[in-house]
Amino acid sequence: GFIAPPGHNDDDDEDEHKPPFQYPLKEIASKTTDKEKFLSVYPCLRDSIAEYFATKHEMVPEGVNWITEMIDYSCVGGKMNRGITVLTVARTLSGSSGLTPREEARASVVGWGIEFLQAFFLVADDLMDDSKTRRGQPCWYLLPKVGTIAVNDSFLLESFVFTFLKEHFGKEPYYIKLVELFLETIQQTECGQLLDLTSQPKDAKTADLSRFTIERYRKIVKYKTAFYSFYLPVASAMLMSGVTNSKSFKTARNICCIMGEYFQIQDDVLDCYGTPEVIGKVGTDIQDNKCSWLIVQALDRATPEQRKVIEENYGKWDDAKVAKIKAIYNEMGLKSVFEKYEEDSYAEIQEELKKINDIPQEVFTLFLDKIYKRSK
Ligand SMILES: CC(C)CCOP(=O)(O)OP(=O)(O)O
Repeated sequence: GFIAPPGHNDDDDEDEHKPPFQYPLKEIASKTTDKEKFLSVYPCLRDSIAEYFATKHEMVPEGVNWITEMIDYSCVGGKMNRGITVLTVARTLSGSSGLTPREEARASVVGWGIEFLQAFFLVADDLMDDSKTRRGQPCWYLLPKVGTIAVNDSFLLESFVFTFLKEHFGKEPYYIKLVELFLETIQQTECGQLLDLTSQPKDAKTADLSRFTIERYRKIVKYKTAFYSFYLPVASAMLMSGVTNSKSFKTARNICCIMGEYFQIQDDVLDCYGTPEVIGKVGTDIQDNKCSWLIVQALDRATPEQRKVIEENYGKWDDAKVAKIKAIYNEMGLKSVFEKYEEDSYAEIQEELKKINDIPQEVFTLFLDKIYKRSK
């Protein structure tokens, strides 16, 4: 007879008899906006993780409670642009037939996989950047009971993504491609984070400004932001909708990298000029010695005197020094430089979109309209 592989236990067979996941179909059908439909799926997904850990991994009650609290704290409260985009793009690609509530629910599950991925990245990113607030509350690692446990929590968040993919899409023909897309995107993002975190030597007495070039900046943002924030939602929806030709994926990748750079530049400007109550966080790029779009633009324009001030004051956790950097940014009028850039790049993206004929342009314009001239 069949010899079970080592480590196999009979419980795994019981999974087959587990009641199928109950999608909130009535809830979803009663909602009108994609955001509301997307949000309807969250509670049962979060409960399914808790139940999964309690049964499959024999997790003790306080462990289940920790996981549930950690998920609620770190996965909701953002704009959910990435997650909602999967639902919107899947509907756009479905053509006139539209999506059934079940298809909307399943597209939302992939979307929540990306929101859990976002939480995985942000929990770790805030710890590494020494950030104080995120989405209007203290960063998870700053809670007295958490600290560096946040590292394991970010790993757990990543693992939940693949639990969702297996539970809901394990039998789909595109399952392996979907998993490989997520794995490649995670690796790309981690490469971008590496570039971002090492753009300055940690122990430098003064900033080594020579590294703050537009070329390095563009590579950092393509890898740390564009792939997971733009390409992953679009490509996931394409896979679920049965798109297979590689040219379409290449087209999507190119335009998503352009939009991702635009989005990150907005984030860099908001980090300095955004209001903390609106963006939900207090910016730390200057203190963190980050290769921000603002410092790249400032160095492009700096007089020798301004360069000296930047050298002595950039990358320091000292309010007076941060103020000196912001004063230079204001002298240079970088906020209006950004506003002009925003107009130009919006026009450039529209031009690029006009060239696309193998994917409905709406796939990108719906996303672009969400982020254009955003204040958070
Ligand atoms: C800029 C990006 C890499 C990190 C923040 O992403 P975001 O503005 O989409 O954050 P939210 O998920 O909180 O909306």
